[in-house]
Amino acid sequence: MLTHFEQKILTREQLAVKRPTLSAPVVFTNGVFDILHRGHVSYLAQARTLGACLVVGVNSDASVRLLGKGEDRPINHEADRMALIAALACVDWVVCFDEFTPFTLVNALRPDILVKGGDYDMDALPEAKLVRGWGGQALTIPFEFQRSTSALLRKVRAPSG
Ligand SMILES: Nc1ncnc2c1ncn2[C@@H]1O[C@H](COP(=O)(O)OP(=O)(O)OP(=O)(O)O)[C@@H](O)[C@H]1O
Ligand SMILES: O=P(O)(O)O[C@@H]1O[C@H]([C@H](O)CO)[C@@H](O)[C@H](O)[C@@H]1O
Repeated sequence: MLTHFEQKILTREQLAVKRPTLSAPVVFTNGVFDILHRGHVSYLAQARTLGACLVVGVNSDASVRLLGKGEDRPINHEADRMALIAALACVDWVVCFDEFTPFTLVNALRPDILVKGGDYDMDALPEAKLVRGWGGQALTIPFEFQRSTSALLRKVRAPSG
């Protein structure tokens, strides 16, 4: 039996079936979310307030390995990363994607609003141009808390003493 939050995790096919029933405006964001931190949860909570439902695309382990974050990344496997994102009250649906970018997923979902954190320039992202092409918005949410998974890893790996 799946817990309530595990039921938020959908395959791409299940998400496509559900799409017509999603409350608008649909907000979409994506990321690796390898070690969840305050910056992540703060930005996801703010993203949710921009619309009526929040869908989060989580990179598969194979796609993380394409991103050059480090040979040992991801630390947490995709099933665990998706479960933690799904457990957040501000997140409505979670879906995995296996490509270098979420472009194909965004094209299939057709969200009204695409969001990333303030470390991105939306004008440089092809998926932002795509969403703006059908009249949607592509926005960044400025960092409120300077945190990162890579910084956390450096901290725990720093020699003590
Ligand atoms: N401190 C933060 N505040 C707000 N949003 C953030 C913050 N860190 C990351 N994000 C956003 O969260 C999403 C996932 O980011 P990501 O998994 O790359 O986090 P990260 O901690 O920077 O990881 P890494 O250090 O591995 O690159 C992205 O959309 C990113 O813009
Ligand atoms: O967690 P990250 O590194 O912010 O996630 C990446 O974001 C990329 C961004 O959306 C630009 O397209 C994306 O391409 C990549 O697959 C990761 O999701």
